[in-house]
Amino acid sequence: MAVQSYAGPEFLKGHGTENDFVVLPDPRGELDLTAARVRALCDRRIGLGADGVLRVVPGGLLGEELPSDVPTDAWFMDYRNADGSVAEMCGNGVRVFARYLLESGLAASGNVPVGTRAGLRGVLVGEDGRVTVDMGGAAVTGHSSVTVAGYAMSALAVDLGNPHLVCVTSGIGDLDLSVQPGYDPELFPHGVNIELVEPLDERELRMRVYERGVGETRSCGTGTVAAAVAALRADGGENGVRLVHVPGGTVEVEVTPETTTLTGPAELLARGELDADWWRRIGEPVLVTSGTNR
Ligand SMILES: N[C@@H](CCC[C@H](N)C(=O)O)C(=O)O
Repeated sequence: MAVQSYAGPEFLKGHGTENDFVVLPDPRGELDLTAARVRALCDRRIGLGADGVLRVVPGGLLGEELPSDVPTDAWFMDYRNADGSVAEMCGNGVRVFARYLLESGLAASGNVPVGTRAGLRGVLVGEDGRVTVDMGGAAVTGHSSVTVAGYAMSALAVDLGNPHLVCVTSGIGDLDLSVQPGYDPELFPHGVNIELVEPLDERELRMRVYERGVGETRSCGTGTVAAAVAALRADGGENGVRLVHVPGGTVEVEVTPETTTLTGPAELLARGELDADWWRRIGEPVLVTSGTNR
């Protein structure tokens, strides 16, 4: 019987309101994180299971890819969706990421700067354990529509570094999000995250989300900010605070003229070592008769 060696890359598992992630520390930028490896890690049967992967890499190793406002000495969140695609930003992920930096001694308490493809984000881990991230300004980029189970709804396009289409409607619990909702691919050639939002009163709303590159998830941080922006507009305002209830919990979103903030829990629950042989095998090209093999 083969003896397991482990001794592969270190990993941690964490989540923010049940939007869950595999964290991969990569202090020397040595991990070859192919789309196939991301898909295997996120697979809930053959892998660890997650909505996405957060590779922790020094900003200085990104070279020309590093956004201009991210200092080379900041840690960079290299975010991947469960299908292996790359995304610009992840509001729940960045809060889990900052908690990892603090707990592993890679950052001091206070405002933790985190580099993302959408730019620099400041994250504050509170004494109560709740984590707040300054998400930057939300840009309302237009109007479009979304079709869920044959039912067309108007939607507000909101950009948080990554794209969102938000439908403010009622009865969201009854809508089928098991398949990709329809949207205009000409407006969103790289895909879009879709939020269904139901205001409960003037301070609280409920949200479900179909994430680009993942499917329906139990929470999406950037999505909750987009949802709050759309709900505020539906109420005739632009600024304010909203509690957003998602299937995985509750977060608080504040929208001001200058910026937006997202506050909620972020937890790390496991740390371990991947099996080196498994890591090597899932990185190997799969033999196919046509098309790409990754
Ligand atoms: N879950 C995230 C968003 C992750 C990226 C998204 N699926 C995309 O492709 O833009 C969040 O908490 O914001």
